[in-house]
Amino acid sequence: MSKLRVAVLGAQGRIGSEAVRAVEAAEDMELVAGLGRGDKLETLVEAGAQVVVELTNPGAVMGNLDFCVRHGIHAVVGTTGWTDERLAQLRTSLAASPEAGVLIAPNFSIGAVLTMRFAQQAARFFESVEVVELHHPKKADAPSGTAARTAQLIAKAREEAGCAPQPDATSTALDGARGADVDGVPVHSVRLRGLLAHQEVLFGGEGETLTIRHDSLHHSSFMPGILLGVRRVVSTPGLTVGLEHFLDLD
Ligand SMILES: NC(=O)C1=CN([C@@H]2O[C@H](COP(=O)(O)OP(=O)(O)OC[C@H]3O[C@@H](n4cnc5c(N)ncnc54)[C@H](OP(=O)(O)O)[C@@H]3O)[C@@H](O)[C@H]2O)C=CC1
Ligand SMILES: O=C(O)C1=N[C@H](C(=O)O)C[C@H](O)C1
Repeated sequence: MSKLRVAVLGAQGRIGSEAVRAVEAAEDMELVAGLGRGDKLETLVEAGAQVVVELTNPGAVMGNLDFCVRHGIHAVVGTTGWTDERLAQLRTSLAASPEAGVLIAPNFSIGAVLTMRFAQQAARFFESVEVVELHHPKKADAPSGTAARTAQLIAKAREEAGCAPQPDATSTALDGARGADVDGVPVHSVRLRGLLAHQEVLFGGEGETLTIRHDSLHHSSFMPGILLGVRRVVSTPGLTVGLEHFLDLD
């Protein structure tokens, strides 16, 4: 069987360099290009890339994906900073290249995906919920893409269950003291030397709390998800948001 021809964008970055090694080590894949800032995207076409793994930054990702989709190159995207407007823009460009597939995964680690799923399941049973995400201090965006997605999923589950707004008597607060409001769920961001990527979802009800915590201790935690995404995206045209769609969780 021929190997999947894979390129990595952001190949010198923290996660990109790990992804380069993971693709090189995968028996069913061939790394055909590893591009960094300033490299020409035409190299992807010249190298015959079938799938691009996009691990750059929120300022670069839209242009990179536009190029890939226009050239019929599938993409597995870990880069964060997604908004409804950006997703709509991507759907529009995909509509013009219906054969291309794009996976956007706020988090590639299996534990983080399960955290989101468990939080979604727990959401309707508790009055209160807050999300705390903790990352290395070189992270550019806050809150993390994972935390934003977790909060959105929780808010949707609560809305579908007809939950009342959370109790919170705060009447005066310093800016930021109650975190960012993501669809009604407070999200708190910690940046601390020594950490990589961590998240706690705190639920509270009458006389009890439930904490769901996940820790990525090394970038290797993201690699099985990236490789799975590469294998599945080639036969999944259109936009897929969330690795859970490739994990057969239901
Ligand atoms: N979904 C997930 O599971 C994960 C997602 N991430 C996300 O991945 C992204 C990258 O994270 P991280 O590796 O820590 O960041 P880094 O800053 O370490 O890496 C990003 C790399 O991309 C390069 N780059 C910038 N612009 C371009 C461009 N236009 N084309 C090609 N390369 C470019 C940067 O070069 P230069 O240094 O010159 O700017 C840098 O080498 C972030 O959005 C992060 O949140 C991270 C971990 C897991
Ligand atoms: O920048 C990071 O490091 C990470 N970014 C992603 C996010 O914003 O959720 C995934 C993971 O948390 C690591």
